[in-house]
Amino acid sequence: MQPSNGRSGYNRKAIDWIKDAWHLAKPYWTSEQKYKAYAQIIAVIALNLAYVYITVVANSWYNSFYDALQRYDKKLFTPLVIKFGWIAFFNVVVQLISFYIRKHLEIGWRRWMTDRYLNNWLSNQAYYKSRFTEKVDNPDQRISEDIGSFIGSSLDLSLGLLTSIVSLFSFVGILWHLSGNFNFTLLGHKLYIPGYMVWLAVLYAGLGTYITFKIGKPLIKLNFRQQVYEADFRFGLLRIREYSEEIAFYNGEQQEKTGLTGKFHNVVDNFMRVVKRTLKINGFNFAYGQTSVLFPLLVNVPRYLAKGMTLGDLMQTMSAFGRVQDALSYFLDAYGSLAGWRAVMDRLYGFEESVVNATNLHGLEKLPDQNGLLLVSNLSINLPNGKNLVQGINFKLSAGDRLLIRGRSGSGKTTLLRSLAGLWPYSTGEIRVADVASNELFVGQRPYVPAIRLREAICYPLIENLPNDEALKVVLRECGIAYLASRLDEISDWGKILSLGEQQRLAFARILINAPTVIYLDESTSALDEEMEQHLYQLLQDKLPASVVISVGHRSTLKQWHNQELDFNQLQSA
Ligand SMILES: Nc1ncnc2c1ncn2[C@@H]1O[C@H](COP(=O)(O)OP(=O)(O)OP(=O)(O)O)[C@@H](O)[C@H]1O
Repeated sequence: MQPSNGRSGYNRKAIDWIKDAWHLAKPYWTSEQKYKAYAQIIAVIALNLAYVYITVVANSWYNSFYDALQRYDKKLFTPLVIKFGWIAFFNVVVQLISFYIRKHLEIGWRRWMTDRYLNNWLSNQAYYKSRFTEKVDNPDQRISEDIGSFIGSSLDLSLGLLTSIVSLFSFVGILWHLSGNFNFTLLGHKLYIPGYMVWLAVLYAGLGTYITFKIGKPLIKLNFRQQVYEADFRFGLLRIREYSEEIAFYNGEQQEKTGLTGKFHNVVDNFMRVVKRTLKINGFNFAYGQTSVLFPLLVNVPRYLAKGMTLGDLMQTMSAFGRVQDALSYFLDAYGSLAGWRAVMDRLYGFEESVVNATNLHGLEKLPDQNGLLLVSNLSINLPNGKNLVQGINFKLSAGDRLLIRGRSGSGKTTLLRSLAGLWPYSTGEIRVADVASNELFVGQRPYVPAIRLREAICYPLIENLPNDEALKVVLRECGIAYLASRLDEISDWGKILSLGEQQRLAFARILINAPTVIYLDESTSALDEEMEQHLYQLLQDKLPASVVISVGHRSTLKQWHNQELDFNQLQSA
């Protein structure tokens, strides 16, 4: 079973971690970009192998250099220094090219994956319907940060593993060759252990990894929790920014501070646990690291002093031992990254699951019909928990008809509009329209005014063929906001700057520009005086006489602008 909602993956088996990673990575590596991606990864792998080869050459250079020193061989000094220069040069070149190609691979992969996530999230209104499925916190963070972290960590860990394995095999060979046999007598029998330095390195690294694993195991869980607490805290801060004015009006700072302090307390508390645990691991690792320099020296110095090996052999053995030890300690070093990698995978999983489930939720499908512009028969609206809200809704609207929906608060008026717009997955009945692809526009009590250039915000969601300045000015004047004409090219957070009444007038300008066939107005004039309300409804009648208008509102003055009425107080629930 896949981890659900990003909270349970860290106790899965190692093989499942790889399967989970492949599940997330597969769409890119089998996409139309796969050839480019494979070429890049092959190049990076080849360069990593070249890097290991360079370290092998450098390792044998040590032998030659220290042997030359031991023999006071002046002639060899200059060629050996030049050779070292070449080794260093190739090392730098290989690493720089590898870095460059790898970054290209990373950004190409991230671009593709982000595009896919955005498409899935924004199509079929999954971004909206995910409110009905499991709650996924911070989808923005999942798209903006987690994809990049997943790609970076996957490449780091897999290339690190590959380099460690290749390095291990290369240096085990060298170490085996250098270490010779370890001869000893046991119970009168002469025995020997071939390549004893290799066995010592395996034993040494195995023991080190085992102890680190034992001390560090809780760290995976702690790091995972750290990410969750940090995300909770960030989400809390984000909400304050979003609702700053409402909080300020309520003087709700104390309440908010208490909530945020609680969340931050979790961050600090867990952080200290991470620090204490890391202290233990680091304490061991430092001691272990220091001994790993001394250990091969202590083992080999007796043989060197007995003239059983040259100074070059001794230095090369020490360096090879270090390399073998490094490679074997791969998991020891990758410990912290593994925890982060798992957490990121779980968050992406949770996001993918939620998007799939949301995409599978469908509103009522609209059927074609030439009998009117909009026909609703026997519509019944339920809540997500299955409880019926209202049933038996019937009406027929032809071009130019205007329907007023009234009823007490919470009776389901807005939810009817959601059902008509295909956003509510819990309705039954039949909706028929003259043209399935007809153009609809929904205007809520607080119209959505994006933080973009004002002219685009007014015309939203129109993106092509925007009216010219003159046409825009006329519409703004007609809607009573002529003074905004001078700010058409300004980019601001209009939703926070404009008053609610200004935003509602802007929404009417938007209707005139988009000229939809069906217009939904959900208490869209609630912040305006009756005079302005009359003026705007008159404007709709004059400019868009053929459009169907469906209004939700409590004011009795609205009645005169509608020729049909649906009273929710007269309807029953099951
Ligand atoms: N996502 C949701 N999950 C559960 N219940 C919901 C959801 N959205 C709306 N409801 C419930 O559906 C009921 C009808 O809500 P709706 O917004 O349609 O009422 P309304 O008639 O438009 O109210 P008002 O006149 O106050 O705007 C309410 O009880 C509301 O709590």
